[in-house]
Amino acid sequence: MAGYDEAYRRSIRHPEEFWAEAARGIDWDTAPATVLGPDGRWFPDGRLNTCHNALDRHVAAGRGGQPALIHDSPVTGAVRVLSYAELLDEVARTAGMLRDLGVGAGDTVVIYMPMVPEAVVAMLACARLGAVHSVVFGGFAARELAVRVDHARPKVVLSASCGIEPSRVVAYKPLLDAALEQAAHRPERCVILQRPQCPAELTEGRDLDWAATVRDAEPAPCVSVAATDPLYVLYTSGTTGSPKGVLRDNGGHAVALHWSMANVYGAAPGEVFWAASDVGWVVGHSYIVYAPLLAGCTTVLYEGKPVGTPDPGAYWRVVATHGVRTLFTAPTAIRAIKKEDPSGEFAKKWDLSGLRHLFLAGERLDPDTYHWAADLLGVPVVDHWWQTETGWPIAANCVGIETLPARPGSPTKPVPGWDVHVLDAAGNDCPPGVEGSVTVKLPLPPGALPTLYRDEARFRSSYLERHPGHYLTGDGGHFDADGYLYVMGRIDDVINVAGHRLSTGSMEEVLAGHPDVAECAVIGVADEVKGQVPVGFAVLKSGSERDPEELERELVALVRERIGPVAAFRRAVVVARLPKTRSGKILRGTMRDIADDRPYTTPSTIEDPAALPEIAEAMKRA
Ligand SMILES: CCC(=O)SCCNC(=O)CCNC(=O)[C@H](O)C(C)(C)COP(=O)(O)OP(=O)(O)OC[C@H]1O[C@@H](n2cnc3c(N)ncnc32)[C@H](O)[C@@H]1OP(=O)(O)O
Repeated sequence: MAGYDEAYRRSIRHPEEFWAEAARGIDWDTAPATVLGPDGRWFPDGRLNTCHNALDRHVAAGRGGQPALIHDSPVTGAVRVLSYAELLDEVARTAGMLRDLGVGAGDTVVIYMPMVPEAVVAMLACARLGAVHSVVFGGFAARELAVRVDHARPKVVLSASCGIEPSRVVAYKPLLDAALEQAAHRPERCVILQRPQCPAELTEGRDLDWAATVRDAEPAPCVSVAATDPLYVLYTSGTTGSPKGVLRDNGGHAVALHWSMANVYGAAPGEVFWAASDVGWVVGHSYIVYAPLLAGCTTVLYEGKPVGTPDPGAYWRVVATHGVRTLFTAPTAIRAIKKEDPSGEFAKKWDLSGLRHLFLAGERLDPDTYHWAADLLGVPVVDHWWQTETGWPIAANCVGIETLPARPGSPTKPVPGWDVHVLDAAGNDCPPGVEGSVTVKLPLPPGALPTLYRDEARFRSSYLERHPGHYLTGDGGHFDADGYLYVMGRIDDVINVAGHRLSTGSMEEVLAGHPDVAECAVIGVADEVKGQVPVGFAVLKSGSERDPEELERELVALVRERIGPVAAFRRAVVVARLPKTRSGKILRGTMRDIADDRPYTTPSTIEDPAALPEIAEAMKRA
C-alpha cells in the first residue's frame, strides 16, 4: 500500500487522477466527465444528491438496521438511537414538510437549533431537496442571528423552543423572535420543535409546530443537483464586523469528506465516530453529520459538556457506553477535563479499550495537553489543523494512509490535496524554521470553499489577493526541516476562544457603541482552559463621570447581549488612555505581549511611552 509521501505527491502532481479515483466512493446520478473545471470548481458536470449518499444508499446496501445516529443527552437524561432506516424515514418526511412549505432546490433555510436529532434531520432534509441550509450556533445572541438571517434570506427558519445548558434552560424562541424583529428579511414560516423543558408560544400565521407539521407530510425523494450547487452556507467571523458566509458545494464536499474518513481518520463503515462539537460549527457539519454518514459509520450527537454533566468522566462514559472508536474534540475540552481531574481518575472508571484514536482540532494543541491525553488514554493523539473555510483537514497525521511519528506542537504534515506553503511578505517560501504566512497553492482540493455566499469580491479580497495563486489561511506558522508544519496562531485580529473563532473587531464595535466610551480595544489574552479569552479596554468620553466599575459591568453585559455568551467576554477595564502610535494606531500587538507576559519593546513610533506601564497596571487589575 502507498505510504503518505507517495499519496501526497500524487495528489499534488496529478490532482485530477487522484480525485477522480476518490469520486468513485460516491454515488452519482451523472458521473462527472470533467474532474477539475477551468474555474477551479470540482466535478462541474457531475450530478448527485448528498442525502442519498449519506442515507438512502446505505439502506439500499443493507445497513438499514445499523445505528446511524446516537443522541446522548446528559442534560435531559435521554439516549435515543436512530437506525439508518429510521433516520432516512425522518429525513424524508421532514423534507416533505419543507417541500410543502414551498422550499425547493436553491432556497435557503436557516437552522437555529440545539444538539437534538432534529437538527441533523433538518440539515439532511435540506440536502435532500437541494435546498441550502445555514445553521446558526445556539450560543449567539439575537443580533448575530438577525445578521445571518438578513444575509442568507431564508424561506423557512427551523428552530426549537429551547436549548439546555448545564446551568440553565436557554429559551431559543424569544431569541428567534427578537432576531426576526431586528432583521429586514421576513422568512415565510418558522417551524418550532417544542421541547418539554420550555415549550414556546407560537406566533399565529408564522410559526408551525414541528411534530404536527412533519406528521402530516409525505416523504420527499432526493432531488438531483449539480456537483457545484451549494449544499450549505456557514457564517464565520472575519476581521471586520459582518460574518463571512462560507459556501460549500455538494460534489466536492461529498468526495472529500468520504475520502477523509478512511484516509485521515482511519474510520471504517460500521464503526462509531464521535465528534464532540456542535452542529453550529464546521466540525459539527463535517464530522457529526456528513462525513460519518457518507462513510456508513454511526455518529454520536452529544448534548452535554466535558465537565459538569455530571463530572469530568462524561466523555469517557460516552466512549465506553457507545463503543466509540474515534473521538474528535477540541483541546479546550481536554484542558477542562484535566483541570477537574488532573490524575485521570474518572477515565479509570470506564472501559476505554475500544478507543483507537483521539483527534484534536479547533485551536492550537499545546504540548502539555497532548502529553496528558496521550498518557491517559494510551492511544495515538492526533493534532490536526483546518478551518471553517476548508471544511476538512489541511494538515494531519493521516492514520488511514500511514501513521507518522507525532511531534507535539505540530499537526504533522499537509494532507493529500493541500499544497501548503509558508510565505514571507514578498511571497517567497520561507526556509524551514522561519515563520511566515501559511497559504495553500491553488487549486484548493474538493470540499474547500469555492466562494463566499453572495460575495465573490470579499472572497477574493479576503483570501486570494494577498499572495496571488495562493489561498491565505490567516494563520502564521513554519515548517521544520522534515516537512512537519507548526501553526502558531492568527496573523489578524481573529481570536480563538474555547475553539470558537471570534472577531475582536466586532466586540470593539459593541464597546464603541456605548454612549460613555470614547475609544476602545479588545485583545485576546492567554487562558488556561479556553486557550484565549477576550479582554476589553475602554477610555471614557471626556466629561463622563461614570463609575468605572459600573461601566465595566455594563460593557460585559452589552457584549453578551449583542454577540452572545459564546464570546466569553467577562473582563472590561476602564483606562485613562490606550497606547498608540503617533499616527493614532492602537498598539494591540504590544498590549497582547504585555497581557501574556511576553518580553516587549516599546515601539519607536509610540505617542507616549508612559501609556504602556499604565496598561500593564490595568491588566493586573483585570
Ligand atoms: C477545525 C475547524 C474549527 O475550528 S470548527 C470549531 C471547532 N470548535 C469546537 O468544536 C468548539 C469546542 N468547544 C466546545 O465545545 C465548548 O467550548 C466546550 C469545551 C464544550 C465548553 O463549553 P462551555 O462550558 O459551554 O463553554 P463555552 O466557552 O463554549 O461557552 C461560553 C458560554 O456560552 C454558552 N453556550 C455554549 N454553547 C451554547 C449553546 N449552544 N446555546 C446557548 N449557550 C451556549 C455557555 O453556557 C457559556 O455560558 P456562560 O457564560 O457560562 O453563562
